[in-house]
Amino acid sequence: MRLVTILFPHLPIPAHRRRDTARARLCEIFSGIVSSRKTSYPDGGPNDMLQCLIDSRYKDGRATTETEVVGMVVSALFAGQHTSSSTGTWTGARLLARANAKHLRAAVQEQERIVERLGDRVDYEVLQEMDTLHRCIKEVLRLHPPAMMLLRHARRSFTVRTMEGDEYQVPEGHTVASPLVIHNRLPHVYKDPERYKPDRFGPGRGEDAAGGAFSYTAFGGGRHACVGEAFAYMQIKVIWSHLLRNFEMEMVSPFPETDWNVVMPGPKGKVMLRYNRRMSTTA
Ligand code: HEM
Repeated sequence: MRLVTILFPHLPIPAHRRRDTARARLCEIFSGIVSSRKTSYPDGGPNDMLQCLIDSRYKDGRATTETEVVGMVVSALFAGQHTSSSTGTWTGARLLARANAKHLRAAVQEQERIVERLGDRVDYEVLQEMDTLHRCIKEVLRLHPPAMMLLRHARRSFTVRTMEGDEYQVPEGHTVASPLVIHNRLPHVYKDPERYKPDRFGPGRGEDAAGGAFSYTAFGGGRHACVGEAFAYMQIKVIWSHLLRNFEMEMVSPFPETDWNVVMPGPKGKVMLRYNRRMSTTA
């Protein structure tokens, strides 16, 4: 999706036509799955997310409709797919950039220590041990948040007061845009904010915690904060722990620019690596 999509979601441009055709096809596929689930298991199917959505009831007791279930499955798919793939790529680009050699070394050494202690398995428990890699990903998300803006509809008018004491009135019915790309780089919260420094989240530092509740919003915040945060970290750690354990890698393309023309700004162009299998294969 293009940047213009945020402001004019129905502008008649080729990208929107392709989006609408793809969504219609996806809805056809998912509707088929939902109705075959309902027919095959009239008394409740397997214990999974799809079944939870089918069985859910609103406060007034009304059941979810097929269109609503399909809509939620489509949103879950899109909420989790581009966000995670773009973060996985940026993690590689940041860790393999020459300027960040010490962070790459720290992440590899952490894997070596974990393998020595727990063997070469990667499961839920082992993933919780990867603090260094976790901070490397968290810092990637601070600098390259896939969702660059949080949008909210003001149901009531309210007043915002800035740090300098200026006041702004937000009228009822207006849309409030909160740009992550700016507030994840505020210099009074993050020291040297343009630099990739995973240690800023380390023990005794916690710059985001010191900055207040909404200083780090790569996963949003409040009632609609990302439900997939823990899963997202896990899947990116699974991928990168495997790569760090098994390959020596070097980025041979320049550090990528950001593609600001799309709704989720990923790296522009290709990120090219040279790699060799590590001699002491661990996984
Ligand atoms: C690096 C990966 C991810 C990032 C950066 C991310 C970011 C976000 C952000 C910023 C929001 C809040 C949007 C808003 O307030 O308007 C959000 C919401 C959401 N995310 Fe994620 N997300 C990621 C991965 C995932 C995954 C893997 C899933 C599902 C498995 C997921 C499911 C959702 C859902 C369902 C919501 C909507 C929650 C609600 O409205 O109550 N996300 N995500």
